[in-house]
Amino acid sequence: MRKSIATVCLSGTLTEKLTAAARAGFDGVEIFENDLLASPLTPEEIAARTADLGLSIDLYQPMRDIEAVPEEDFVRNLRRARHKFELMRRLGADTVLVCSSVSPRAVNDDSLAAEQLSRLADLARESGVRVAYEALAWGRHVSTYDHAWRIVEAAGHPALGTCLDSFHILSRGSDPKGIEDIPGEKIFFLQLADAPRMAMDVLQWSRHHRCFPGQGGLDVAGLLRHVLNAGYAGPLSLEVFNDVFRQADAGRTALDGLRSLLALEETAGVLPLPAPVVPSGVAFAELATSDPEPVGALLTALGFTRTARHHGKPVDLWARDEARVLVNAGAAGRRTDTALAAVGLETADPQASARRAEALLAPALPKRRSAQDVPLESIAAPDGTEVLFCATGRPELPSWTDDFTRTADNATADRTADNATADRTADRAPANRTPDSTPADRTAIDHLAFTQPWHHFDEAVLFHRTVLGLSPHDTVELADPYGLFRSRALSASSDEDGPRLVLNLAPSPEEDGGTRARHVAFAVDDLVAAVRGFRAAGARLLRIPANYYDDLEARFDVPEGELETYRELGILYDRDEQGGEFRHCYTETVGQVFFEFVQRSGGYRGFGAANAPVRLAAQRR
Ligand SMILES: O=C(O)c1ccc(O)c(O)c1
Ligand SMILES: [Mg+2]
Repeated sequence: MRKSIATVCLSGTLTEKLTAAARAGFDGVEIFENDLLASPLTPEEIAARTADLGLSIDLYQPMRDIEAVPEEDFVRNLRRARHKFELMRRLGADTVLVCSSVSPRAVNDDSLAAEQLSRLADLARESGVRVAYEALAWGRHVSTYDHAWRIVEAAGHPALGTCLDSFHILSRGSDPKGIEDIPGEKIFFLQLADAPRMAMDVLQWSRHHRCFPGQGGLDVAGLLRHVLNAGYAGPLSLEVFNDVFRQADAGRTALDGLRSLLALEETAGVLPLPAPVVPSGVAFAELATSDPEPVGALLTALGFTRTARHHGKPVDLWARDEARVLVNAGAAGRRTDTALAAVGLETADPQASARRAEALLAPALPKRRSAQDVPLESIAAPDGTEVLFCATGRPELPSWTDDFTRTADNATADRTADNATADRTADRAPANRTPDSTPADRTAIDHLAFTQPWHHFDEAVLFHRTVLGLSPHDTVELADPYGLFRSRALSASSDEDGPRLVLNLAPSPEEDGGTRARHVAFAVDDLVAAVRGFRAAGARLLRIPANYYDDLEARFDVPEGELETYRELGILYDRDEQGGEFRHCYTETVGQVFFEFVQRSGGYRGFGAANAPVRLAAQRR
C-alpha cells in the first residue's frame, strides 16, 4: 500500500522533512500547516520540490474549530477555508483534514455540525478539494470515530468523508470493529500512530508521547485490519507527535517510521515479508581496538585463552569454553578505544536472515571484509553494531571459523565453537569440539548489552524485534544518580536458548566514565569460584559499596556466610518473585567495554536491572 508520513513527525525545516521522507522511501506526505507557515518557499515551490522528490501531498492539515458554531462564526470559518482551499490549489493537495472542534463556542448539535460541514464541503468541491473529518479524542462534543462518522453520514456530501486516526480511536478504548460499518470510500484518510500505555490526560498523551506503530502498547495492526476490511484503499500515513522525534535526526526517524509500517502491514497480514529467522545463539562478540594489550590481559585474567588467529588480519579469537570473543586490532594505525563493535548470531539460514533484514530496510554490509575472507551475511544495527549471521559448524555453508587458524592447543581451544556437527580439517580447528568440557565450568555468552542514544531507544527495540525476530521483555525504568536508567531486553520467545540482547539507555550521553560502555556478559555455573579465580589472576573487578550489602541483607534472607562472600568479592544479587536467583559481577572498563559474569538459577529470566544504578555509580568513580 502507499505510505505517507506527516511532516510533524520529523525534525527540521520543511525542506529537510521532505528530503528525509523521500530518502527513506515514502510515497507521500501530510503537510502540517505550521511547517508550511515557517517555510520561505512559496506553495508552488513546495509543490515542485515535493514532486521532484517523487512525493505526493496526500493531506493538508489541520483545519480546526469549524463546525457546530453560531452562524456568524461559521461565516468567518468559511472565509478562512476559502483561503486555505486556494493555498491547497497552489500546493496541489486535494484532501484537507478538519478535526472536531474544541472551541467553547461549539454546541452539541449533530445536525448543525452536519449542515455546516456540508456547506464547507460545497466550497471545497468548487476548489477540487475533499474534506476529511476527524474526531479528536478530546473534541468538545465529538470525540469518537463513530460519532464523527454519524455526522459525515448525515451530511451525505460527496466531498465530505472521515479521517480515522488510530491514536484517537484506541486511546479512548473505542471498539475498532465498528469501522467495518463505514463504507471504505467514505474513509478519506487513515492516520497511524501508537503510544505506550500511560495514565494521563489524553491530549498530553497524544501531543507528546505518540510513537510509530509497534513501538507502543496499542493494537494498531488490529485496527488496520478493520480499516482494510471496510474497503479503505488510501495511503497508510504516520502521524506522530513526539518530543523526542522532534529533536532526532529526521533521516533516521523517517527510516524507523517506514520500517514500522512495513512490519505493521506484515502483522496485519497484507504484506508477506521473508519470515524472520530467530537466531539460536551467539557465535561471538567482536571487540575493535587499536591497542589489544589491555583487553587481552583482562581476558587472560578472566580465564580466556587466545586460541586462533585470523589468516589475514590482526584478529584474535579468545575463548573460555563456549564463550568466544574476537579482538580485532585492525584499526591499529588509528587510535580507537576498545569497543564492542560486532556480534555474530547463529541462524538456521543466514541468507534468509539477510533477506528479511533487507526487506526491513536494514543496511547490508559487505559480505567480505577483505578479499580473502569467507563471505558472511552482515548488516548494521541502528547503533552501528555490525550483526553477522553465522552458521557455525555447518559444512555446506561458509563459516566465520574458516578464516581462523588455531594458535593454542589445549582443551579450551577444542571447545571454541558451538555444536560443530561435522569434523572440520585440523587447520580449521576452532570449530572442532571435543566432548571433554567439564559441566562444572561451562562458560557461555549470556547476553550482550548495547547502550543506546536516548532519542533512538524505541528505534533500536523495533529494529531488533522486527529484523531479528526477537521478543522484547518489559521495559525497566529506574532512577539513576545522573538521570533515568531505562533498559529493555530482547530474546527468542522460546527464551531458554538463543541470544539475549539488552538495550540500555545512557542516562547522560555527554558523560563518560563507563556509562556509554557496552558489555558482554558471560554465564558461569559457579560465580564465586570463578571470581576467586579472576582475582587470583589479577583481574580488576568493580567495587561495590558496603551500603549495597547492608540493603541486600535487609531485603533478602541470603545465608550469612554467602553475603560476606559477595561483599568481599563485589558480587551483586537479585531474586525474582518465583525465587529465581541471579548473581553477577563486573570487571573494570577497558576503553568502552567491560565484562559481566552471571550465574542464573531457579529460572531467573531478568538481568539484575535493579542493581544497575549501583553499578553505574560504581563505574563513574
Ligand atoms: O493534536 C492535535 O491538535 C491534532 C491535530 C491533527 C490531528 O490529525 C491530530 O490527530 C491531532
Ligand atoms: Mg490525526
